[in-house]
Amino acid sequence: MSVLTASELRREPSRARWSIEEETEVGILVRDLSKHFGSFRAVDNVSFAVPAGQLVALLGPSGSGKSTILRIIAGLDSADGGGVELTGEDATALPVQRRGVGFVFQHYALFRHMTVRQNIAFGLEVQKLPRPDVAERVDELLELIQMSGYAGRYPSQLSGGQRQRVALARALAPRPKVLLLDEPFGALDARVRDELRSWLRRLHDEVQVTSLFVTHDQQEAFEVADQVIVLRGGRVEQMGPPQELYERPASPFVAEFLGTVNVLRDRSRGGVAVLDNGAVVPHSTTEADGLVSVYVRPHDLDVDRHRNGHPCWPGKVRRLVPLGGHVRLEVELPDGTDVLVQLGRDRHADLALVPGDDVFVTPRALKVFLAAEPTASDYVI
Ligand SMILES: Nc1ncnc2c1ncn2[C@@H]1O[C@H](COP(=O)(O)OP(=O)(O)OP(=O)(O)O)[C@@H](O)[C@H]1O
Repeated sequence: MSVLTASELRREPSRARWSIEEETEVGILVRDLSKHFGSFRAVDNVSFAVPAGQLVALLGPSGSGKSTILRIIAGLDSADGGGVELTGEDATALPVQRRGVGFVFQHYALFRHMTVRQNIAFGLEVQKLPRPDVAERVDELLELIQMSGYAGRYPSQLSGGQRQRVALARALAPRPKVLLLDEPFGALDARVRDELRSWLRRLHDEVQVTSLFVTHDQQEAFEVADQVIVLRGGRVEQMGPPQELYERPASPFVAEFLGTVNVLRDRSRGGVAVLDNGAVVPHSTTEADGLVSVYVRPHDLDVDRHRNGHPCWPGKVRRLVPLGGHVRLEVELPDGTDVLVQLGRDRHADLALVPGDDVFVTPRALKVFLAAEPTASDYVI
């Protein structure tokens, strides 16, 4: 499975579907989708494919176009250009009720005057299924969401997390071709969110319906999804399995959006990232003659009291913050830049550092981007 970079996608949007293997069945295919609100381009030539049976996250900051894309796939909004295929069929012109999509939205409330059972049965009754079949399917779903004892309750008698579980059962009841989830846990508190994430992942493994999950929370996307599509300003910035995006971000935006990262600007020139006692030459930027930025995750840095033979930066410990399983170290480099280092508890105990100590910071892995262009090259020490 290959990961497409933002520039590859911009050059050849049709290649988006090849981010999955060619023989893979496609659950959702979005092709060259565009949407304007007045002169504002909310969705700009977006293409991607969700393999059948996978759970894929659409991840991006507020306003990046996530909900608009989801609404267009659902048929709740129309695109200015491009198309949508659902399980191989062109759905671009189909009305919402004929698309076979189930959706769960953050504020897509349950029917207040209906019990849990009636809410889940709603879509099946619209389809005019025989009563015994409806009852059987509702029981099956109540069991799936582990709420068999709650069938007679009204939404006001449920917690927020339970309501969203019922909303999911209601969406799944008519056996949709695809499931669309728009920040379904957005209104819940952090602990319940956490529980529901792992619950949703387990549930998805069981029902395996092709699902697209909108979130602005990187942690949520990584915990839940098989693949992640990162959006920025209405465009796809990068897509691929979470670990690949994390380890090989295609642009500074992706690197910064996917977790804490130290950015050391202007420390390198002409494609040569210069460390204190060694020069690193990133292979794909050697031709370039310009400024680059070095990106290093806190857990990819180590510190030592002495030079250890590896390329390193000298620095001074400013602060130590114990964070349970690890310690966050703030180290000031000679030019005044602060870097964050994540140290394991044992390593921290060995070093016994205190603020003011002189240290040497060694990157185990780093990423170099040309300052002007999102071209990346890996360098692992
Ligand atoms: N009906 C509308 N009329 C005008 N502008 C709109 C409309 N719907 C969305 N937009 C704009 O389009 C852009 C994308 O909106 P969208 O809701 O898709 O973003 P999002 O990534 O889902 O954001 P959030 O995480 O905040 O929900 C935003 O700038 C938004 O203001």
